[in-house]
Amino acid sequence: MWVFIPLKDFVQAKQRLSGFLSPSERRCLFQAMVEDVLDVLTQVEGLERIILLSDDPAANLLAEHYNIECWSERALAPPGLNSVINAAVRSVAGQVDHCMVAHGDLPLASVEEWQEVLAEHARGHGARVTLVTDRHCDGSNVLITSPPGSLTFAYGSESCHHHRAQAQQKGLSLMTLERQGLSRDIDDGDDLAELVSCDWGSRAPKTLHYLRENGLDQRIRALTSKEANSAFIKMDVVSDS
Ligand SMILES: Nc1nc2c(ncn2[C@@H]2O[C@H](COP(=O)(O)OP(=O)(O)OP(=O)(O)O)[C@@H](O)[C@H]2O)c(=O)[nH]1
Ligand SMILES: O=C(O)[C@H](O)COP(=O)(O)O
Repeated sequence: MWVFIPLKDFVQAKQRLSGFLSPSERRCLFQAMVEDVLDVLTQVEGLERIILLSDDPAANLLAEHYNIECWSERALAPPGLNSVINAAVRSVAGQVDHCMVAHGDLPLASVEEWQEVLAEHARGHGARVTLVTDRHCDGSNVLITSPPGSLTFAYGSESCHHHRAQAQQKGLSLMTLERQGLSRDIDDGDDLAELVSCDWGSRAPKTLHYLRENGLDQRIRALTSKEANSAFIKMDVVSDS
């Protein structure tokens, strides 16, 4: 199994969190989330190669640190998430039997969850797709395809629905899963509020450390509280001071 993790320019990441975090805070949060994901994924058994797809120098440094690969997206395809993933996956078709695409904003996923998802996929036969949805059943947080290239990746609004429909249309066996951490990508204020308010045990240590050390958990709680919402005091954009 080869794993691809697309990472957009870290400064551009997580725009939907602009009402809660400044640009530099969003960048640091994204870095911490990706590190949590890589700390966990590098412990998962059965992953032959982990490949970041990015042109951000920060991704190259992470690849060096974790002893994994980073492929330049510029060298692969025209800009855009789907373009770069489809090009990367097509480029390995024929060399590898299974590949997984995962995202960098899944710091709450545990080793056990990744391992369970791989085991579920391994139990299947023939051409197949395993999809871990987000908690709203809209997004495609993790997609495993066997063989690679059997599915055209179509991330974006309601991608879960699009990927499922495509798998059915192409006659691929499809398994859709939901898991506590893997289904909780950190996209918006509600996700942030839940991240800082619940007890996640040992999950997402770097992400939670970053938010707490900098008092951002308190800001997030204040901005996402019922009172803040009802008083319409949520900011549109938080700037760096
Ligand atoms: N390499 C690469 N990765 C991308 C690109 N666009 C998005 N990604 C990554 O794909 C995943 C999903 O991206 P999005 O939901 O579009 O963006 P996001 O940064 O998570 O959130 P928003 O900025 O709020 O939309 C994230 O891990 C991104 O870093 C791209 O053009 N190139
Ligand atoms: O199609 C999707 O699932 C999304 O584009 C993935 O990214 P997000 O979870 O960061 O929105």
